[in-house]
Amino acid sequence: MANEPASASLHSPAPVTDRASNEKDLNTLSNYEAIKSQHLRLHWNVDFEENVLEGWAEHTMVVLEPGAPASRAIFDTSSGLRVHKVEVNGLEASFHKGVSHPVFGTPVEVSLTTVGLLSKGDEVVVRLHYVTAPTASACQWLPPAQTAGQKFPYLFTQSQAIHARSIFPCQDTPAVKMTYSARVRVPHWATALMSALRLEDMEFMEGDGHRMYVWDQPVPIPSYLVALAVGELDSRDISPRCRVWAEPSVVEAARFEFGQTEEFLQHAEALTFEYAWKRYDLLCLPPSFPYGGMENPCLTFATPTLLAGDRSLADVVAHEIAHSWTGNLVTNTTWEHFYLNEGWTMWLQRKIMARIHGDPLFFDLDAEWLGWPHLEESIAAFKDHPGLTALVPDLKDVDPDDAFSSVPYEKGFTLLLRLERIVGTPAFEKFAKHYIRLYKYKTVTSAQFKSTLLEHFEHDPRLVCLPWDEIFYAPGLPLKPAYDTARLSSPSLALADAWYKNKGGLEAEAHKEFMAWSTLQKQIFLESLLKRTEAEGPMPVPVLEAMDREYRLTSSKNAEIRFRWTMLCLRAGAKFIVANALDFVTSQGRMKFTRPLYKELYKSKMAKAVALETFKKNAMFYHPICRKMVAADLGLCLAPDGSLEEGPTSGVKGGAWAGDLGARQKGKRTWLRALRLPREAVIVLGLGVTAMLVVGAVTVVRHKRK
Ligand SMILES: CC/C=C\C/C=C\C[C@@H](O)/C=C/C=C/C=C\[C@@H](O)CCCC(=O)O
Ligand SMILES: [Zn+2]
Repeated sequence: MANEPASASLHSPAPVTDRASNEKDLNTLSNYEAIKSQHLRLHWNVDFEENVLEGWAEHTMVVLEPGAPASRAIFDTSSGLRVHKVEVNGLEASFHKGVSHPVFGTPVEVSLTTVGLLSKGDEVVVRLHYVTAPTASACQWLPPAQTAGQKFPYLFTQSQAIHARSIFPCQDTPAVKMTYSARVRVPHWATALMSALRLEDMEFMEGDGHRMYVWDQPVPIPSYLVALAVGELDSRDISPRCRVWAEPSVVEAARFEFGQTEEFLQHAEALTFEYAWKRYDLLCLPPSFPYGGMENPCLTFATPTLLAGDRSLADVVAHEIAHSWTGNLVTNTTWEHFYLNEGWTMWLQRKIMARIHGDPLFFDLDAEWLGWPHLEESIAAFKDHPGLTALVPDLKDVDPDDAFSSVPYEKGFTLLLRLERIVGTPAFEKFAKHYIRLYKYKTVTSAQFKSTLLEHFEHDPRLVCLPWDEIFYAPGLPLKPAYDTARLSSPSLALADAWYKNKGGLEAEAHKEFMAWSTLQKQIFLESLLKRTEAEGPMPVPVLEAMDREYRLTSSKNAEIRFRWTMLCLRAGAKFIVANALDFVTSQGRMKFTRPLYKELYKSKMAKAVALETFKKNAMFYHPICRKMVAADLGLCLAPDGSLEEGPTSGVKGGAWAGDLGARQKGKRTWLRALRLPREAVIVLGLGVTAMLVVGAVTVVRHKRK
């Protein structure tokens, strides 16, 4: 389709245009614009006794701005990471901690004055010796009981967006891309994996029963893509460049589930160009991994909730593969442009999956039934923070974890689809290749994306005339694109309608049909019921019970089906689902499922208390990011030591309150904008008013004394 719907503009209020800030990363405290890391060397000892990483990070840096700005190098650190010695060009150098920020951590400032006056282009090597804290927000240290094997502990990291600073001092911004190498010392029983190429010929066993692993990542990447996993692991090759890793008892299931990986890769290459990272391995993590997948280069991290036994949830792998181009080669310059990572990746993922299904309409089907409802939910969930529903949100003082939602994924996708429909599919697919080639190894902002698009299409008036400010900055839902899904979705919708109207009495044939459906068709069936529930009210519990008798949904092993079914039942107040919901939230910690389920349990009269109790009891099962988010969702206060307290989140405890702070800051800025006063003017005004009040009070006191 090459035509643009006439009314396809965003039906939202006037956009914010004072966004000069959005080229600069506001989520880092580093001085990356003055001096920038080009190569990182990591030496780590993985200490499972203390749950810490101990060693050094060495940055080879290049001066961008000569003079005072580059007389020091400022690194991000967080979560109690403790630097104890710094060397600059091999000589011990002075350093100090800067002022801590409640969300962005503690900057560590290293003096570079010992190397004399630095000019633009000069190189300097800064090595920081440090130890992480056991509570480092990127790390989950699992005791043996939380692993499948139950015998050894396990460590994995998750650094997106700004958690890398908890495991190594760095310029923790996607604006800085660097190559990296690492030497990681682990106990003899453990395998270490990293987001890099493993140099097996350089690995060795130490006399004291430790093993040293050596890694190299020759493609420049941002800090958030540095990843580590250590555990008792086994592997299976699935093609010359793809290998699946998991705990030994899980590895066969993972090999089967991810068996199409090579095929996905080849479709992705056909849509873009040759895969740049040499290896594409997959690590299936323990159940507390907080995301579906994480696109760590050379080694995607994946949740075991994808192990449905029938490859039906492997679209997440297509997604992570797509990131090998969009996100990892071409990276958003700051988190405000995150949709350039995720919107493009959704677009590529859906193109790959449509090719796998051999039917282009699967692109529309996935977008309409899995993408769009998710976008609607995210926008509704952010009703008190509409700014976070803009394609390019303002993240000043905002924790990116608090801003995370489907918006960059699905609103970003919708924009790309809109552009594709204007210029036509062949031309847009050609543009995609051009754009990725142009920005590979670099980072990109929305302004660059727009100008590249307009240049490529020779300033086609249909593109030039788009309301770009609105597209980037207006909150809320974009106009829903027209999708061609009737043929593929109608059986699911018809059956859902019959159940919703009820009300039992369905032909046995209809039920047989359901049992034979694909996971996607079942998901559409349940999505449609969820939608009806929202618009027209919940389904009667006896009808849900009847449905469960026919389709055995409560015992479904497919996490996507189980999730939608559990939500449907919770919204109906069905008591029979509570135990199953609690089992779901305590057996895995993927936030996509865990957060909405806890929220729904907490919202319901029947399960509020048990939701709180279950979360408190199981808090340490979750990855720190998930723990922080669920705690905030349930109105609990999470202290830096991991303890939980009831009551509203407060600005003095750290962790969960970051979102509140973000919201407070946002409120303030909106207020300033409404008055159209610069921040400085408000500060002066505030001081003036305070001074007047003080003078007034003193006068009153004096008057009274007289
Ligand atoms: C506008 C938002 C700004 C910044 C957000 C950036 C990162 C947010 C941070 O919370 C990390 C996100 C990591 C996501 C990893 C994988 C997702 O694709 C998983 C999606 C959900 C799932 O399938 O479980
Ligand atoms: Zn993604």
